[in-house]
Amino acid sequence: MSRNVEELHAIPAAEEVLRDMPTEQQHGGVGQQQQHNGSMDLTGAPSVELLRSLYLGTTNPSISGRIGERRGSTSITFTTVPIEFPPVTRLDPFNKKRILVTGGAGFVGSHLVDRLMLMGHDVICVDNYFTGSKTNIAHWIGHPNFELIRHDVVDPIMLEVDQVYHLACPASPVHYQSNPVKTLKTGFFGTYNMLGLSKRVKARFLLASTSEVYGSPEEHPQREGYWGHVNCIGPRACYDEGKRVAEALAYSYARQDGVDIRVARIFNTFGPRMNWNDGRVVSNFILQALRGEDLTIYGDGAATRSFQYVHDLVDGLIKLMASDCTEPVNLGTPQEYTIEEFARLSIDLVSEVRAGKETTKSKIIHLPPVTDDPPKRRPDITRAKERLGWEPKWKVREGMLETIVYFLQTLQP
Ligand SMILES: O=C(O)[C@H]1O[C@H](OP(=O)(O)OP(=O)(O)OC[C@H]2O[C@@H](n3ccc(=O)[nH]c3=O)[C@H](O)[C@@H]2O)[C@H](O)[C@@H](O)[C@@H]1O
Repeated sequence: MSRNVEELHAIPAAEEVLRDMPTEQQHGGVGQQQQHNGSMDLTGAPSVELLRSLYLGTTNPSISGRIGERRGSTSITFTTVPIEFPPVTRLDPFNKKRILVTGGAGFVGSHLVDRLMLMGHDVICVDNYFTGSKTNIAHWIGHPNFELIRHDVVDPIMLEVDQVYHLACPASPVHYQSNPVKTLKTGFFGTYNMLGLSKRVKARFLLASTSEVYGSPEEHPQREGYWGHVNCIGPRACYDEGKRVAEALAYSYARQDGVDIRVARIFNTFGPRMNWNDGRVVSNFILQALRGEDLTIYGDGAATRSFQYVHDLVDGLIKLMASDCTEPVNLGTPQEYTIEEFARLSIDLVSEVRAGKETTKSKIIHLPPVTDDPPKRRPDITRAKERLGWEPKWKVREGMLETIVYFLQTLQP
């Protein structure tokens, strides 16, 4: 029988688990620069602790004061009067950009918003809240550099900005398959509208594309030069083909109208602020292990994925936007796990977080395979290394521990 959330109280406080987690000294700062003033360096690369305070709210009294106490209480309180906003870099007017992030209230988008805000830019967050949530960016509401607009990118919008990070689109198979026509409309019309906006105001445009453009790959690992192997009539086609047409649109606008484009092909990414009902393997396995439920592997568990932690991805997106690289760039972690290995790792890490309390009773069970599930996926990141000077810094284990702590906080009343 599954457990309810009250039983999760028997788990060490997040602070205890976080004590052993990486610091900026180990990571050289999330933005890979060394920190000097304890929270941010001169280029705006924030410390891990500062970022952590934005999604593990209880570690920072000023933030937890805004979003309410999450642990040990049955209520959550919000205030429109901030005690204090997180500190942002003071940028001179020549370096301060107006940046639009579509899907900015989503999992990846909200981490990107955090980073751009901390760097001192003006950020406009556009989201229709289909899979995003206002709570992901609640800590910025009211900040003079921040604007939040409820809008669906399928419809046009007029904004004046210098850069556009176009992330808006459901990314989990469960969500994007729940309304495939809408997913295709988002892929085409959403990208078309944001490219039109970029053309009108001469903004640099970055498309969040996906490893799914490679489909069920016949080349392994996947290089950007590989054209892919996609079933255009299968259940995943709405997303895969939606992103492929989005790329085609981006390159057509670049050729025809000179729009300054960047294209990131994002491989499996995980971290805090994933939806608890996301349906992707990381959140499923963590939640199942925390609740003592069996971990559900679709198929025989031999499929492989490479998992990157969200802070690494955000570093890559910001570096790509700042670069002169107009070719598509893979952003992902080359370390590959079978889903079976990843299930065992998830059980071990949840047990580690619960150390001294109770080991999870979860076992691994196999369910029927999913149609068109790619059997293997691993990025070749040579181009990102050479052109952006980027490679992932976070180990899967470190990111998983932090994500487990996040889910504990989210589930606890
Ligand atoms: O996480 C992501 O960023 C990616 O998630 C999905 O791609 P997919 O690799 O299918 O992601 P998952 O749903 O997490 O599945 C990974 C593997 O685990 C398996 N799985 C998933 C969930 C589960 O409970 N059990 C399980 O065995 C899936 O069948 C698949 O083989 C999206 O389609 C991608 O666009 C997105 O980039």
